[in-house]
Amino acid sequence: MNDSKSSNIVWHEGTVSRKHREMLNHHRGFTVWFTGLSGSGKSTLSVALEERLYSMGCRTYRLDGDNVRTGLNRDLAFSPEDRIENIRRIGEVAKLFRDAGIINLTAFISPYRQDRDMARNLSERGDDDFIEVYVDAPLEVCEQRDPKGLYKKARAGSIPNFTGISAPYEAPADPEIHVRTGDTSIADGVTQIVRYLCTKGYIENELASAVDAD
Ligand SMILES: Nc1ncnc2c1ncn2[C@@H]1O[C@H](COP(=O)(O)OS(=O)(=O)O)[C@@H](OP(=O)(O)O)[C@H]1O
Ligand SMILES: Nc1ncnc2c1ncn2[C@@H]1O[C@H](COP(=O)(O)OP(=O)(O)O)[C@@H](O)[C@H]1O
Repeated sequence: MNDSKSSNIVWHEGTVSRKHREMLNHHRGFTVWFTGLSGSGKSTLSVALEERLYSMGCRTYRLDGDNVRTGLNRDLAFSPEDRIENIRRIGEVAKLFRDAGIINLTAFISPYRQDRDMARNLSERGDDDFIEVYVDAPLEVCEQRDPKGLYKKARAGSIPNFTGISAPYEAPADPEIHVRTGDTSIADGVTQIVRYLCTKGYIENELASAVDAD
């Protein structure tokens, strides 16, 4: 079935390449993939990181679970099949943003290891342009934060398949970055990620230090 769907499709190469776009942007296109329980701090950290990167002159775009589920993925709910499809689509969108030379920050629970690996494996440059950030806070901490009141509803039984309560979360075995948000401040979490990006050459050290000095 899939074969017949794709057999008449021929890739059309352009003349302006990812490298050209990256040269114009003065940085590479890459994905920072945040994963973690609801309330662990994915959205908070991705917003704060985007602010930092923007102030350094980087071109960024943030994809957030709640937001994308009101548009592109509004047909999907929270069954295992729908979550797999959710992450498959986001993996593909992240790939397009990399090709556009843009730093994209994705904030999805992305509870299944296999799906996160699938998103990573879509990357043309292998591990070089996909940075997995495990936003790690114990369930008790997330539940205490409960920024949207969802844990309370899930405990009361009004949200089925709620991650951490009635649906699984598979923690990353070997993420590039592990931020323990139960023990660190938001600012320290962002600094940890920016340091990683500088050390590994994703962004220029000088840009980051100029902003630090402000
Ligand atoms: N059943 C259930 N389980 C988990 N989360 C739920 C559920 N129902 C609604 N929500 C809200 O949807 C946000 C998670 O969407 P994601 O697209 O990130 O989920 S997933 O990656 O497909 O698992 C999640 O956002 P975050 O709290 O930012 O993680 C919730 O606001
Ligand atoms: N170190 C931290 N990093 C991120 N968020 C934190 C931290 N400490 C406390 N918080 C709070 O935890 C909550 C996390 O919510 P949110 O970012 O929406 O999580 P998620 O996107 O993972 O569901 C916010 O209210 C945020 O202010």
